[in-house]
Amino acid sequence: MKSAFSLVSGDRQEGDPSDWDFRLLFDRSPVGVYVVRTGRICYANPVMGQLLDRDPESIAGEPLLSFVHRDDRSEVETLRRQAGDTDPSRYLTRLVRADGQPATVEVMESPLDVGSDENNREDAAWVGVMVDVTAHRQADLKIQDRLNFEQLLANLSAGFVNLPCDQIDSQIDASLQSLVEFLGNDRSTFIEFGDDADHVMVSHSYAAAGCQPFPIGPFAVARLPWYINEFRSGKTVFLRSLPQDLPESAVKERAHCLEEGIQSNVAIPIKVGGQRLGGLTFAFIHKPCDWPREILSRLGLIGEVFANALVRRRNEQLLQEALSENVRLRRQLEQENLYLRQQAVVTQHHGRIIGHSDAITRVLADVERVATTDAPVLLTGETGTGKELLAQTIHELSARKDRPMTVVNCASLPATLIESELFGRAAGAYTGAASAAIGRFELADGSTLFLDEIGEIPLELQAKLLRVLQDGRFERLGTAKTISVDVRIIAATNRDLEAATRKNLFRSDLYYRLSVFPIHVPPLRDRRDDIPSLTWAFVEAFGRRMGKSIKTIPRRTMKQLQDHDWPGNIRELSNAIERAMILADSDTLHIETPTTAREGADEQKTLKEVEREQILRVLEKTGWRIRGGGGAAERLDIKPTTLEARMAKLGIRRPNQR
Ligand SMILES: Nc1ncnc2c1ncn2[C@@H]1O[C@H](COP(=O)(O)OP(=O)(O)OP(=O)(O)O)[C@@H](O)[C@H]1O
Repeated sequence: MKSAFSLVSGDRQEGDPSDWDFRLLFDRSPVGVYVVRTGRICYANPVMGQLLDRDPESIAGEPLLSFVHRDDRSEVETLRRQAGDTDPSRYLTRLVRADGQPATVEVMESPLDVGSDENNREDAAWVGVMVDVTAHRQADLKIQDRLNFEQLLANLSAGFVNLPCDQIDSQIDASLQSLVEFLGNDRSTFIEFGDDADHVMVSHSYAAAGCQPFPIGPFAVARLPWYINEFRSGKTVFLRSLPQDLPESAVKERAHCLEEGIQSNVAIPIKVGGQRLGGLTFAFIHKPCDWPREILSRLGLIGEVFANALVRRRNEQLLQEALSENVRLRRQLEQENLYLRQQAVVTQHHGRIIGHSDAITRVLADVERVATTDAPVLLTGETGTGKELLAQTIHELSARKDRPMTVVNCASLPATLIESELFGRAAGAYTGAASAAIGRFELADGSTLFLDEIGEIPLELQAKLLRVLQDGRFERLGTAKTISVDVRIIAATNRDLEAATRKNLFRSDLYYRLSVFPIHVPPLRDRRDDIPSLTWAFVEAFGRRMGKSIKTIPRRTMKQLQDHDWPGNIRELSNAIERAMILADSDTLHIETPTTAREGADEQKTLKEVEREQILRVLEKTGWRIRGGGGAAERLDIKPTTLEARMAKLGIRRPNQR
């Protein structure tokens, strides 16, 4: 076989390079070959012509640089200047073909002659070789692009590592923006599916300039039913050219694309833990989508990163809610504990107070609350309801408990004596006061003074009482020396003191001072639930005292006790039980309520017995108050002194009289 050279010049000796037709060699070269002198092409082989998409003859005489891409020209010139006299230079540059397409070429140039002027290479000559590397270059760029994309995804993912929950939203927004900027689409939106079949939740959306972001919030599936159901069912939606790629049935989607000018749309469903949680959508408005399909799975991955972050936030919220519920329950438990402890203290300190009705429980709660303060307390309520017992309880729960509470019954003292009783006296202060005596206020110094029946205190003494209440100072009767005491006052009354202030029977300033913390003790008829436990407590107490053991109280009896109104309240109940216990001759106790006890029995009684019972009954009702309006004397329509005389004669004495 003959070589190309022998074909062209058959008479020459084959294999003798000095005889070869070098021009033909260049013309047949598979790479572009050219010679440049004074910057202009003086020879270009046919491949050069192909590279430039021009006839090689036509480019002779043209400046080579005029075919180089405008942006690359200065770089090429610099390279040329820097090239040595003999060293070949090698570089990549872009040519602009006649068809307008750029072609990336790899160039190797060597100087042929340096020209006339060493410092100015204007007329130097070069021989160059060019190879079209456009395809390689594009492949390289693609790889680089892909690498950049992967780098972006890695960076975006890294941004979610250990991200505090309150920054997740802003991080997703920023990530959507980065994706739009990198991928060149116009809008990226994150949609959560949720449990509502009719709505999805648009949680994040970023739109490039000139495009509307998707409105954040619930979005009705009915507005884009085909599209949403498609990717909600787990399918990737890849609509390169809209509206053509839409199926016939996607009527609303078609209208939507036309209205918004959407050219392409991609929706990628996202699963977390096997559950379809939502999806990422990408809209193209300014140009159609040119993404390769492989990109979709990578975008799905970043979507999962968003979704995982949202799931983490949701779990953290649930955890927070559970924690705050725990804290709430713990607080409640602590409160209940505190309450139970307080209740235990109450029971321990005043086990004598019996009753679990709501009414008495509320009273005890007030007692608890006020006990530890030094505030005056006004206990109001009918006779026999337990006001004194509660006063004692308040005292025992206070810091003053180590000293006994001093009790004064203002109704039982004659008006003439009450001042000296309360404030003390100097010797000879009044007729019969032979020696000096300290009063109850001094006695109660550092402790509590219980002023029972405070409504009976004479008006003229009320100012003096007010002064002690205000500053703890007073003078003994018959002296000018002021005495200071630290006394906590608890007062009680079964009268309507407020009404008394209106009738000017009680000083209103004293009333307001006393009623800083009023506690109303309800009558027994308003807490009938307490009657069985009170009954049994009294039965046991009297039984112990009398050496009797009662095992049964007939149901009918207990019902009668609960139905009775007990005008004398607990004291009356206690008396009724005491009477029944005296009469009891078996271990079953029959208690007759005061009315039934009287029925049929009265006619067998002597006048003395009837008188005694009537006085006792009235005394019980008035709380053993003899004097004053509503007192026993007034009710029986006799003078207090007469009543006292009758009581003495009939041997009537107040039970547990101090
Ligand atoms: N809740 C109670 N539990 C047990 N006993 C009670 C209770 N309340 C009152 N009592 C008893 O009933 C009787 C009358 O109570 P107390 O003297 O405290 O009533 P009071 O309201 O001060 O009456 P008065 O207004 O007539 O002075 C006392 O023997 C007292 O121990």
